[in-house]
Amino acid sequence: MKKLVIFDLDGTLLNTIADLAAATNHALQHYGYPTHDTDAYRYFVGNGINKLFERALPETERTEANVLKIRSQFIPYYNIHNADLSRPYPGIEQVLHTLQANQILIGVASNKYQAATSKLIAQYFPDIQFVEVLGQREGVPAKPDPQAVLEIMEKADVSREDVAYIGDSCVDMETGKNAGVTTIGASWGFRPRTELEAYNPDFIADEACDILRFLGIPEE
Ligand SMILES: O=C(O)COP(=O)(O)O
Repeated sequence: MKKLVIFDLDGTLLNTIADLAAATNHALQHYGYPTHDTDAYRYFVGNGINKLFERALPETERTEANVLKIRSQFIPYYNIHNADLSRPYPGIEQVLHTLQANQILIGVASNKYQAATSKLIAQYFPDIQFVEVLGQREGVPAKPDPQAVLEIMEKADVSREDVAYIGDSCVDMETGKNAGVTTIGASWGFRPRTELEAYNPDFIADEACDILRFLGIPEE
């Protein structure tokens, strides 16, 4: 049985797409740029917020200065509105509780900036003791670099073969592979199942409880 299970946040634990879309659209609108339907954001999210802004800006406007402008409007808005419409995916809380009840350590490795990652995890999963919750931090390479996953493994003092990493995008499938751990795709997230299949993860979960079945943990 695995000793540590590490989760991605956006699109895996929480459906955050509507709040991310609203905050980015708010910032785009502030500068007179066109906005996007919520669904389009599924493909903009995944590599951190600066990449999200770059993708959301019109092609000819994708400069570093414009990304920083959008960021300056996004952050104060998202800090207040990051939990208006965001919700855990069905069955996720139960899965976390079952892992915890089985003494399996739980971690989070997200490309969402650290402050928002910590806040959302504390707000939505107050009963879960995470071994480590890592978001994107200044000077630390973002996923698919495996650093966050490796840091959590080190903190938990477990080796690769005892770890599973779960995420909903190609970035996550690469991250798990780069870290050399068992990699699970979550097909309920922002990206289609075919995107996950292309990376040949060890398993694709179509609903949260599939994770427990694959890991051989009895459901409560
Ligand atoms: O903020 C992002 O770009 C993605 O965050 P995630 O790594 O939790 O999916």
